[in-house]
Amino acid sequence: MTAMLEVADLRHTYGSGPGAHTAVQNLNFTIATGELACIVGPSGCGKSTLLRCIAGLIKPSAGTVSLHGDLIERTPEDLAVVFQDYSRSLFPWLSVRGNVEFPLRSRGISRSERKRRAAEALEWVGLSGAEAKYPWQLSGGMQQRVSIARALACQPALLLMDEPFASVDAQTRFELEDLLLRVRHEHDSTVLLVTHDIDESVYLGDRVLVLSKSPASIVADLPVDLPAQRDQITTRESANFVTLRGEVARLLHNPPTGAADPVKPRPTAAEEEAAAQRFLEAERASHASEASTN
Ligand SMILES: Nc1ncnc2c1ncn2[C@@H]1O[C@H](COP(=O)(O)OP(=O)(O)OP(=O)(O)O)[C@@H](O)[C@H]1O
Repeated sequence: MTAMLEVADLRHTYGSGPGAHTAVQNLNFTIATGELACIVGPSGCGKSTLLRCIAGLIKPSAGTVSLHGDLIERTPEDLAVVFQDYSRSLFPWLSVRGNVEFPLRSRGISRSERKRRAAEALEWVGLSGAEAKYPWQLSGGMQQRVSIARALACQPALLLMDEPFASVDAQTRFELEDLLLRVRHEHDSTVLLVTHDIDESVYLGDRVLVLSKSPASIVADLPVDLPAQRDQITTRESANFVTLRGEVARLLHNPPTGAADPVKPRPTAAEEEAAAQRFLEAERASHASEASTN
């Protein structure tokens, strides 16, 4: 597979002087054409900053991002982004079809072609009957399907997704995860998805990149050794899935310290498993409290 995206020695610092804050540093990775890579990291570690640099929305302080060999300096036309907050990313005064067609307008695409592409993308996400509705007439999950259709209608070489399913209920989240897997297989899409949900990163990814706390750098790049066809129940129950999620949880909770701490005794397998369980429980509790305050 050829590299679609290359991130080299990326660093981004917000502000300057004593108040400066380095959000990401020493980031190096590539994403191959047709790959679905998930980035998982602790809250506030710099995941969105990384995506914004890749999308050309902010200029990194150092390093480069290239899409099929071309340096990204502004948002490339063949890159689309799906954000977490669908309610703010859709225009309430435009119909579902109008929202999906919107980014195509500035690309010189004819009216009939815009209409055709919007109808096709809405069919892919199961919303053919909702073209004339307005976002506020739809459920949260349906609104996020519209956002996904809008991104797909642009026929992006690379689809960036920033916590795309974090604002919907658990059942809808599972449905949207499976929708993404179906669509990416049908269209050989290349996807980079950021999440703070360990299980989601393993369920969706061909690869999971684990980030450290801020300033984020990559602590592990794990291939996901699961069959391409995933299933919400059997995949999550499989031994490989359980092992991988434990590994990601351990890396997040107890990242390798490298040469800086060479004498630290390695915890036993039982201690590591207990630490991973505590981390998963704390993460679930924090999601439950986030959900109850939303
Ligand atoms: N515009 C900004 N100016 C200054 N600091 C910023 C700015 N945006 C983000 N930061 C800081 O950079 C760090 C990384 O933020 P970022 O939003 O990239 O993290 P994140 O991993 O996406 O967070 P979350 O998991 O909460 O979505 C945080 O400490 C944040 O406070």
